[in-house]
Amino acid sequence: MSSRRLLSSLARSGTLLSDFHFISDFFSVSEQRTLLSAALLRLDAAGSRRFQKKRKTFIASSGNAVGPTAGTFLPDEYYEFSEGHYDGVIHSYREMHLTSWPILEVPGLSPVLNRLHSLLPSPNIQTHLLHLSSIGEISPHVDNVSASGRWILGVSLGASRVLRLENCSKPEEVVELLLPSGSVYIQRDAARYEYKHSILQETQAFGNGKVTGGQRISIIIRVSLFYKH
Ligand SMILES: O=C(O)CCC(=O)C(=O)O
Ligand SMILES: [Fe+2]
Repeated sequence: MSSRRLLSSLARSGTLLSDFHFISDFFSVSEQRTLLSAALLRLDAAGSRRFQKKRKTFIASSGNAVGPTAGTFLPDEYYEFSEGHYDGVIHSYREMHLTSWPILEVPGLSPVLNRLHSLLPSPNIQTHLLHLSSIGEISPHVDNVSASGRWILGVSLGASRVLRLENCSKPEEVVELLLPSGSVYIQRDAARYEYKHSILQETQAFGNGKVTGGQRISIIIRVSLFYKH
């Protein structure tokens, strides 16, 4: 515990440990709303008809002030979150592999994506959307080394959550970092292969306070395995 390093929510942008880069405020509030709209639109379309109907009724009754168009989440019960398997890494979530962004449906999305893509260390990427429920969490893991290459970029949208990095061979070496909406992290090389990462549940203590819970969507971009750079 003594060598535990806790970084406050005010952690500056920059390199926190070798090969881990963090920008706490990369996207403006309006850019966050645009990305959240696009992500919700895609995730909602991939969900079941029954829940699509349920959401439609709720959104209509709220005067369209919530949901994808407004760039806000609906309450948890309007999403079909999967519990995950007992030994699985992710709990209470929905996710999808994204093959294309809804450029035509979401006004102003293109320039926001251009800014996002300007951060990518190399081309040849695969994009995932991951929506955690208010009680969703991700247990410590190293991303499958036979499924993607040497860097992983994560954009956080919605509720702030704590990212925990733990050195695989020195478990006492831990870094915890609050990921606010609009922040971006990149883990590459040592940070990608030699540290387990996890996203804690909403009520975990952070510093002297508690992190407010809530739903979070992350846009996870990985480089393809066969892109050598
Ligand atoms: O949501 C995040 O920031 C991390 C997601 C993650 O670790 C994964 O999908 O493998
Ligand atoms: Fe991961």
